[in-house]
Amino acid sequence: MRSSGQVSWRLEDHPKLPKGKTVAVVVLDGWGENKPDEFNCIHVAQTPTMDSLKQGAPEKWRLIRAHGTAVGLPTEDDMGNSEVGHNALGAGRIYAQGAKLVDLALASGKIYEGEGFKYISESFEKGTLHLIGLLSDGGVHSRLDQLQLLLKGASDHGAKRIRVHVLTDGRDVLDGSSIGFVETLENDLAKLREKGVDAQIASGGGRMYVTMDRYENDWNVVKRGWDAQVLGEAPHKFTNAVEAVKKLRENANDQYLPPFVIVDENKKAVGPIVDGDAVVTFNFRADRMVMLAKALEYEDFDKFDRVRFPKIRYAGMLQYDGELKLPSCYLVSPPEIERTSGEYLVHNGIRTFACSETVKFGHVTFFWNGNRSGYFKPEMEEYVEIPSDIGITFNVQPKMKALEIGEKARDAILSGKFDQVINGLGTCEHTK
Ligand SMILES: O=C(O)[C@@H](CO)OP(=O)(O)O
Repeated sequence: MRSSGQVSWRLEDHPKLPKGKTVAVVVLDGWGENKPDEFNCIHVAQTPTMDSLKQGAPEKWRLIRAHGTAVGLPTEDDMGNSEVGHNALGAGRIYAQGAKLVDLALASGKIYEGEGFKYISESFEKGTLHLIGLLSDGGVHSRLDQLQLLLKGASDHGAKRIRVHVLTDGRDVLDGSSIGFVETLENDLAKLREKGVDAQIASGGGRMYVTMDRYENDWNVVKRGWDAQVLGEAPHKFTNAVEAVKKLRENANDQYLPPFVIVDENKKAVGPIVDGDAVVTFNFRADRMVMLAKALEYEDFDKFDRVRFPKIRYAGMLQYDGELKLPSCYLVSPPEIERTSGEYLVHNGIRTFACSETVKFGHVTFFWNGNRSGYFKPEMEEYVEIPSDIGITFNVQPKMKALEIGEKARDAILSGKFDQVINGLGTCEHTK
């Protein structure tokens, strides 16, 4: 709501909802309504609490769309995910999301005219361009077709030596699909080589074990990636990435492949990141790139021993954290999500409590507040993070921290100190 160029933060009273009662917002990641058949695990499961809520007040039961254009994704076929869902719920409005903004920038060629691309292209003459990101067509964190366009565009704009550091998926797409994605990428890189570009895959690993941790749950994950991508060191060495993925899949699924590096005939890593190189993290989604962005960008950094901190030109596909302005260079401007519900509430004296466990914590704070870390007004908000389990995969422990989060929410409601209590539960997502 704006008046004469200025934002008016005033909220009108709700016509029906009584004042003075606490509102509970419970986000069930992975819960949804779909065709009621035997393949629908939510339909098949015993769900007494949800059933009683639905049957207890059918006139108040509403369904909301959490995928496709309803949450700012490019097409109706795009599946929803936590970033876009929490962004849309927290803002109460639909914004064109990262995936779409990158599509537009690539289609129009504007990506190559921006400051971010100009900055990295200064390294093309003497250095290598490294592209690091999730290799799949899942469309949640990144998309293969965007990487393909970027590879072509970068070489057309002068990149002579390119190294790709792949993270295999198997979470937003079928397990085992990584082999096909790596084969596709290898074909693209072979075509670039025919055109005289020295282009190769340099390293890899599974997204959940290498690089793509989030909310600082486990820095070892980022360190494993750093060692392979920057230092060119990993426990597994191969001369060919397809062979690497096939071999490592014998003992792990796509999400958890151990790190590997590609070496030449002299067993030397083909693509460590060194002084003078350019690096682009090509994921558009923020949460699982912020930690690597910190390691690549921050001079002062104590989360793990980087051994070397190369002087590089680094750009994110997008800026991942609007508050930290991280990374400072990026290829595409992120959606400017402003005037989120949290900001309105603090302006109206409404107190919020938000709680989740580490791996979902930023969903109900950072994503909810429009990809901003921190509080709007600390005296009116309390954010509680319950440490997630480390070293155990959630399919083995799907209840995650649901009980602890529930207890905190109960205490917050009973304390009478809050008007809104937001909780994020990841449990349903991991029972899939
Ligand atoms: O784990 C994640 O990163 C995504 C799936 O890629 O899940 P969610 O959107 O629920 O966070």
